[in-house]
Amino acid sequence: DGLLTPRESARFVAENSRDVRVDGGGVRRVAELLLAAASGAALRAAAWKARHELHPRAADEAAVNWVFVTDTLNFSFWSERDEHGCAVGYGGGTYTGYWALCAALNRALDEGIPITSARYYATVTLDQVRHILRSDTDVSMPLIEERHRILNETGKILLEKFGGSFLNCVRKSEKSAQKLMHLVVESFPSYRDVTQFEGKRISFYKRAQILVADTWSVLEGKGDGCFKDISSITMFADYRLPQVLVYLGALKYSDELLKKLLKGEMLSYGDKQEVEIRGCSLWCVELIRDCLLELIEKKGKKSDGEINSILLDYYLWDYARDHREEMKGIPFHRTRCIYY
Ligand SMILES: Nc1nc2c(c(CN[C@H]3C=C[C@H](O)[C@@H]3O)cn2[C@@H]2O[C@H](COP(=O)(O)O)[C@@H](O)[C@H]2O)c(=O)[nH]1
Repeated sequence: DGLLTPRESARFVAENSRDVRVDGGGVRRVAELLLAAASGAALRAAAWKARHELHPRAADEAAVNWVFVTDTLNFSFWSERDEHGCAVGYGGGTYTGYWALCAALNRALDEGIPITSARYYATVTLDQVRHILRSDTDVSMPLIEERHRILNETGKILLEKFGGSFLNCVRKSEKSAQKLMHLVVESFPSYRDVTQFEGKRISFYKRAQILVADTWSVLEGKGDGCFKDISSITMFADYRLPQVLVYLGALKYSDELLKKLLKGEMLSYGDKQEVEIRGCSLWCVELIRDCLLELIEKKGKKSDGEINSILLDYYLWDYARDHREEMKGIPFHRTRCIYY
């Protein structure tokens, strides 16, 4: 039906973009930064668990269903005033953004609320969702009503089509990441991250791709999670990766766009400039991966395990978290939507 894949979409956007461009020198510098990490533990699937205490330790059905409900809600955590947003205290730590979601879900499970069970969230009420996702500050997690609607919708479909467990959906994909991604977007409407650009229908599928990636990670790339085509998954076009790619000099914004973002102006989902930011970021990470693989080849550095766009994305996202202060001067684009 003429819908471009995320990679094709990104290439098309990058070739026709006006306010955002990929910087070749910056791409190379980021590849060199990653080369150092490539031989270490950071650029490996095991980091998904090793580095993040809120992610499940296990690699079982419960862990897969934890990933599914988390990635179903994995969108739009940014707050109007960046330094004052939703925060969740859990296990002695205080978490914000994506981690606030993980902390809230783990807190619910500790309170005996079966939030990872489709039977529960298919009919969970708005008040119950407000309680589960409650913030320790006076700023709630954004789009609570949308999150409630999506939980009910997604839970009902998981019960009807997949016996209430995302593991059944994974098994239907016959160990193909692409099949799983398409099964998810066909089955669950809230994952359909598709839009238009210059007359073409394009897809970024950010939440569907991170869901496949996190399923691969939580299953440690083994058994049901041994996707033979996992390297076909691209980076996830969210609002943090563009920010870190600009900070590292691999992506450049026009003066007009930068001025707009510095003023905190919102962009709507599907706006030309919003699509250019997401598409060029995705394409930028593809080029960084190609450059890194070239450097590894040239320097004869053995990287155990495959380097793919998922691992580069995870690394760059974590890098953005660790360099929040240094990145303060670089704006992230503000789009309020359920897709990323
Ligand atoms: N591209 C990309 N986007 C990601 C993630 C993650 C969480 N992944 C963790 C799991 C394994 C990895 O090691 C990561 O540590 C969340 N997001 C998106 O970011 C935004 C939240 O940002 P902030 O407001 O700062 O929390 C929001 O759109 C959310 O959907 C990622 O990995 N890549």
